[in-house]
Amino acid sequence: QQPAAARAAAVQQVDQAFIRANAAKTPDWPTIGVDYAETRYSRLSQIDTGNVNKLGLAWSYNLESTRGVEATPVVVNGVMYVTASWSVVHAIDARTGQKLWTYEPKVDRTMGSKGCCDVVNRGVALWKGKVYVGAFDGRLIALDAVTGKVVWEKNTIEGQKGAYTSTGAPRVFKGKVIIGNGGAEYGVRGYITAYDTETGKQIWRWYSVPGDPSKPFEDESMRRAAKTWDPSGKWWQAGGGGTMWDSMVFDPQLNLMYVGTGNGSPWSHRARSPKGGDNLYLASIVALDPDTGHYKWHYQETPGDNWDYTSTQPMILADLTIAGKPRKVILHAPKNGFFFVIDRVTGRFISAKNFVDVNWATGYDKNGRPIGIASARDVDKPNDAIPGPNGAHNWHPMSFNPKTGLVYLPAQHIPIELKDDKNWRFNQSAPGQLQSGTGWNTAKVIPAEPPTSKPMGRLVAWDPVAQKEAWRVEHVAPWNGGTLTTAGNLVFQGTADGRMVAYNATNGEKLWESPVGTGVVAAPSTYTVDGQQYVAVAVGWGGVGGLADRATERNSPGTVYAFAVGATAKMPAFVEYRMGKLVQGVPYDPAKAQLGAGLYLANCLACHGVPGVSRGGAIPNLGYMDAAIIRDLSKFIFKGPATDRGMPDFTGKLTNDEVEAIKAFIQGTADSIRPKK
Ligand SMILES: O=C(O)c1cc(C(=O)O)c2c(n1)C(=O)C(=O)c1cc(C(=O)O)[nH]c1-2
Ligand SMILES: [Ca+2]
Repeated sequence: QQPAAARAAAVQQVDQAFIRANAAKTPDWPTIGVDYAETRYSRLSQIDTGNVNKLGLAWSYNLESTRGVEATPVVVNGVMYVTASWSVVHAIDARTGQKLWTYEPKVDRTMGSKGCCDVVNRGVALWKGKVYVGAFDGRLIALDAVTGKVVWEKNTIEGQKGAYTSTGAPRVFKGKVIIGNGGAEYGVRGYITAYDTETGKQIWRWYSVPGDPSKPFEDESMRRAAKTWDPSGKWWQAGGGGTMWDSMVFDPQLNLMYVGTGNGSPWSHRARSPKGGDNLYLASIVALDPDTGHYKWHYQETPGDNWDYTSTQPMILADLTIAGKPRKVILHAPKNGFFFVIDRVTGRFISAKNFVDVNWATGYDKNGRPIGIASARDVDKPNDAIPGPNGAHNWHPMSFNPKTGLVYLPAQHIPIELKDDKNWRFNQSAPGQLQSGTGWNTAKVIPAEPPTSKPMGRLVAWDPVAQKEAWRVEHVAPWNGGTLTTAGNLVFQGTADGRMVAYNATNGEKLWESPVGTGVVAAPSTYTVDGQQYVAVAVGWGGVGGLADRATERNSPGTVYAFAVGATAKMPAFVEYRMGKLVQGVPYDPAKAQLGAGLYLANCLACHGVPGVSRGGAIPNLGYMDAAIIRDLSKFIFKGPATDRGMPDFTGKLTNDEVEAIKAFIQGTADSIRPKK
């Protein structure tokens, strides 16, 4: 066995030639999606349909985190690099699970409420001896792969206005490390930036939406985009959105990189751009020159986004035969519920088909324009959008197996009712306006009507050529993990209800499962070391769909599990979820409950869920807290003990009377749902 430092030093070799050579046999998992095409297809076949039922635990590793874990473990030459919540990086011996080093970027915990969707991180990039992480506070940090020491760091949001965060894995294309950011729920303008891998010096930046049109445009792509926005909406005040917070892929032959852009800011199309317009380049796939950041082409999947339909979802590059012709394509299943096949040379639309029920469009015409359903844009009526803003598919990576020709896709529906808020003003908190008290700018309110659609979570095997489902597995809840597929004809997926599962890639037959101590959201990866194949997954319940609810009674800390055939390590002791009784006996004034409801929706809902109805996830439900905590709620809301765990401090934002109203809503709701004796 090599010393750990020698193993870590192998990262010295990771460059473009290494990544492309690895793709031929995939012994290592050197980039977040295993190769530049991000297929998440491993050619390893030691574990196959015949022996997968003999998988046992090789080792587990405690990430010591209590919030969402979304990173895919990256592995080179027996060293695994993985991130936990709050962007903490861990280097682990991939054969034994021994810690090599950890790096805590010390993100200020008050940043917690500057991100919409939990303090998550989707993993690292490796390049020539360095490990790159995008910290939640927007710093891009280069670490020495052997020691974990900082080589350089760069504040990627310096000079920008608004709530920016980084949650995605950086990518390295051609010696440049590239990172975008999140923030389009708050009111920001999306951009991505490329930095020199050695020095951190900025090389290029591309904005995805135009700025104030009275100022010069950064480039021709912005001049053209501005024509698709109505200036009377003054979109630049709320930034316009289009944040690129996750997917980037690269085709070295075409010398093109592709990035998925985010939703409009605010969400309401009417508020952003009152006379309509497509609002380029929101909800699009954009091809850029990786050397210069110059725009090459775009395809917009959701023109005039009105539902938080981001196109940041993981893309896959594949070479398919379609109608008898070989085509270089991008496979994509964005939030909007359609599966897209796009020509990646030209950006031309090939086909789109809905992979779940949708109620905003009936399909796409031959030019790639959606055929809209008017009711989904009715600004006077509440709308139960299907898919909802959490997407028919979110960031949970899908995988593509060239042998079966199928894409393995975590599909879902999470219901929420929304209505346009005609009284919305930028950066004004108002009762009922979704999370406006914590800085959201969606221009949507939550109306009294509850949604009628039902939550759903399923694993879909999708044939991208035929554009149809090959098989599916229904899960008990939405918000299941990303997928991995292998030459052993397997698909691996973790589930919201706390299992790691292997399926036959051809027909979806379940072949193996293991409990993993809490709900899984991240995608697994696989690698060999000392001739042995391992499948590893980083587990930790959270992300936006895991904050307020859950599908398991277990709540173990963030943990990496590595499985191998015949391995017999002992599972760590699982931790049970601690949920109190429905809160009872807090004195309150029922006349204040209605105001309290509006304030609750504006300040508490996204993290804590509906009191007594949601059951709590990575963050506890206020309907199941100790009565003493609710009685003294102001102690928790104003500079409370949870601020060092990421809870916002509402000092100066809520009055004591308003806190009384929120208490009335919490206790009133609990009393109204308590079963009558
Ligand atoms: O608009 C944005 O800038 C933005 C950023 C992020 C993020 O950075 O995590 C998410 C979203 N939007 C979003 O819409 C969403 O559903 C979402 C889920 C998650 C997650 O990690 O679970 N992040 C994000
Ligand atoms: Ca968003």
